[in-house]
Amino acid sequence: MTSHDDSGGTYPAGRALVAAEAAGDEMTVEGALRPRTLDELIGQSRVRDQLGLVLEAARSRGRPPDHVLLAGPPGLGKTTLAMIIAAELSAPLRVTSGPAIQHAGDLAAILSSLAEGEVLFLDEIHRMSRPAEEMLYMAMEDFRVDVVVGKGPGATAIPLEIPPFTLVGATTRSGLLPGPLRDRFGFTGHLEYYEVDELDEIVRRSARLLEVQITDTGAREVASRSRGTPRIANRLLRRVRDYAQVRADGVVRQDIAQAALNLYEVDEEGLDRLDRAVLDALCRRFGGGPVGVSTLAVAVGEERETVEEVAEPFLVRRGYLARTPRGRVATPAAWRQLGLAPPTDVAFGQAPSLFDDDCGAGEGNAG
Ligand SMILES: Nc1ncnc2c1ncn2[C@@H]1O[C@H](COP(=O)(O)OP(=O)(O)OP(=O)(O)O)[C@@H](O)[C@H]1O
Repeated sequence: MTSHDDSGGTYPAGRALVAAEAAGDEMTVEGALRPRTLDELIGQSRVRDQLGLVLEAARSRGRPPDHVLLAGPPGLGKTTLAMIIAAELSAPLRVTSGPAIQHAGDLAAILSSLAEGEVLFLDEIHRMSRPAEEMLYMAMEDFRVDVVVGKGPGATAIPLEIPPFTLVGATTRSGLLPGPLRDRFGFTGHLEYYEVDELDEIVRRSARLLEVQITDTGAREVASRSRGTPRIANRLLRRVRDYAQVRADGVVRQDIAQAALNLYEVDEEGLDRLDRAVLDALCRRFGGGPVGVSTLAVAVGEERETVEEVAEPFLVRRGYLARTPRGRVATPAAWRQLGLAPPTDVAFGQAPSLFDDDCGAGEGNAG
C-alpha cells in the first residue's frame, strides 16, 4: 500500500511501511515518518507560525515566497520542513546539496531546468563552492545567471533567465554562511531542540505508523533519552522495538526501553558513546581544556565535523562543555558526570590552551 506524497511522489504506509522496516530500509522508513503538512509538524511552534504566515501570504499573492533559510543541528527537521514548504505550495521539489555543487556549471544546470514556482532544497548550503555561491546570489535576487562560455580573454558571459523559484537552504552552521548569501534569504527559521513532551508525541506517532506497541511510560523513556532530536527518537524507537520483540512480548514498556537503551549505551540523559568519549578525552587527557576541536576529534577517533555538529551542540546545551575563544573547556558538571572531582586550582575556562589548533572560524558558531 502506498500513499500520495504532496510533492508528487509516493511513500509507504501501513503494512508497506512495516515491510520496509523489516527489510532494514532505513531511508524509506525515515522518509515515511516525516510529517507532510505544517499542521502535522510536532513542536517548532515559532518556526511553524512564522513560516505558515510566509506561505499563506505567498499563496494569496499567487507568487513564490521569499527564499527560506533553515538553520539548526542535524535531525531536527530541516529536510522535513523543505518538503512541507513544497507540499503547502503544491509546488514540485528539487533536492540537492552543497557538496554536490562543486562548479558553477552544476548549479547553472539545476537552475536552468527548474519549473516556475519550483522549490529548490539546497542542503548543507555552507559547503557549496565559492563560484557556485556567487552564481546563486544573482539567481536568488534577479532570477538570472550569467553562464561563462570559454576561457581566458575570449570568455563571454551569456545571461540566462530562470523562472521564479523558491530556494530553501539548510545549514547546521549558519555562522559559516557569508553575509551576502544570508542577506538574500527573506526568512530564516532557527530550529530548536525539542522538549521531551514534543518528542514523546513524535515517538507515539512513529510507533503508530510502524505498528509498534508502546506504553506511555515506554514512549516517555525513549523521548527523554533522545537528546532533543526527532531523528534520534525514531532511531531509538526502532532499537527498543527490536529488543521488545526478541527479549520480551513485543510491547515497549518502560523497563524494556530502559534495558534496550542501556544495551545501546544511551544513558538517562541521552548521552551516547561519542558524547562520553568527548567528555572523557577532554577531562582525563586534556585536563579539562581548553583544547581545540580537531585535537579532540583525533583523540576520540571521529571526524571533526561529527564532534562539532553532533556531539558538541548537545554537550554545550546540557552544560557539560563550553566553547571559549581559546578552545573547548569542560564545565564542573562534565567532571561530575564522569564521577571525577572538578579541579579547584584552575578558574573555569582560564587555563592556558593546550592545543589552540582551531579556535578560528569554527568558533564563530559558539553557542
Ligand atoms: N517536527 C517533527 N515531527 C515529527 N517528526 C519529525 C519532526 N522533525 C523531524 N522529524 C523526523 O525526524 C527525522 C529527521 O528529520 P530531517 O531529516 O528533516 O532532519 P534534518 O534537520 O534535515 O537533518 P539533517 O540536517 O541531518 O539532514 C525525519 O524522519 C522525521 O520523520
